Amino acid sequence: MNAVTLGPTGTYSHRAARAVADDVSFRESVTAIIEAVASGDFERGVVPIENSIEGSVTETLDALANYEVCVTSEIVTPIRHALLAQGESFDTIASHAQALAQCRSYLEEHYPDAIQEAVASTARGVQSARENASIAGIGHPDNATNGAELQILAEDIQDQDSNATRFFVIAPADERTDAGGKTSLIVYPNVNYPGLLLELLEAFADRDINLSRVESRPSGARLGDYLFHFDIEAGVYESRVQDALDEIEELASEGWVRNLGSYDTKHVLY
Ligand SMILES: O=C(O)C(=O)C[C@]1(C(=O)O)C=C[C@@H](O)C=C1
Repeated sequence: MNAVTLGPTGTYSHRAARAVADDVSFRESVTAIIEAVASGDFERGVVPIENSIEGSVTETLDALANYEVCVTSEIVTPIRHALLAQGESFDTIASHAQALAQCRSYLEEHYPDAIQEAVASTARGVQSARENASIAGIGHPDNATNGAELQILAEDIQDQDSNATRFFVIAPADERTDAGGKTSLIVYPNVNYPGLLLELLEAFADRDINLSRVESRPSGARLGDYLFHFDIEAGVYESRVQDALDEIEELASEGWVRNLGSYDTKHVLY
């Protein structure tokens, strides 16, 4: 099995991807990963979807709405960040925006004057630290020895010990399956009236289907026009989910519904 994920080597996405594929390739953005899987260049893609501190990875939500892919499983993994540098004499801290945000309190307390630089991934920030003594990176501590050695100046610097990220394992859309304990849907109703969201939610509530995530994202077409992302704790193989889907398709008859498929959860420790 081959897979594509966020690079370079040593990102958290890479660590998650190793749980599903032996042969892992890299791209520099989530959108490029989803596009590469949709076009059939890779069997699987691994993309971050949600973090326990910072919430949704909005680039992933938007790319899932724009490309034809399905979700075959989700991976939940703890995220424990370290501060890595050549020494103490740095003035810039480079990492993925999610990682900088997950360490906000630590950085404010210990490095209030440092410049924070958001880069494409945690491993990209660590690479800059390796090349430049004035830069520190935030990433998994194993990155310290991934190439020329760096010092681990601090470990476990995330604001909550329970910090965890959820990744989607994606595949080309024709591999979508109805089997699994969770299902993800994206709904674009393309209409706007009082109670529309309530009606969408009632399609699930009336059938005793539990939601584990609901998110609205701008459609991009005009201000106030939204797509809704739903994760439910049930599989499409269940008749109650098929009935809910029928009702939602009816409510979104002026727009569209994307069923990303049903899947199970894998917890990966490393
Ligand atoms: O930069 C990385 O290492 C990634 O894999 C990306 C990412 C993310 O986008 O959320 C993944 C897990 C962590 O939450 C921090 C960053």
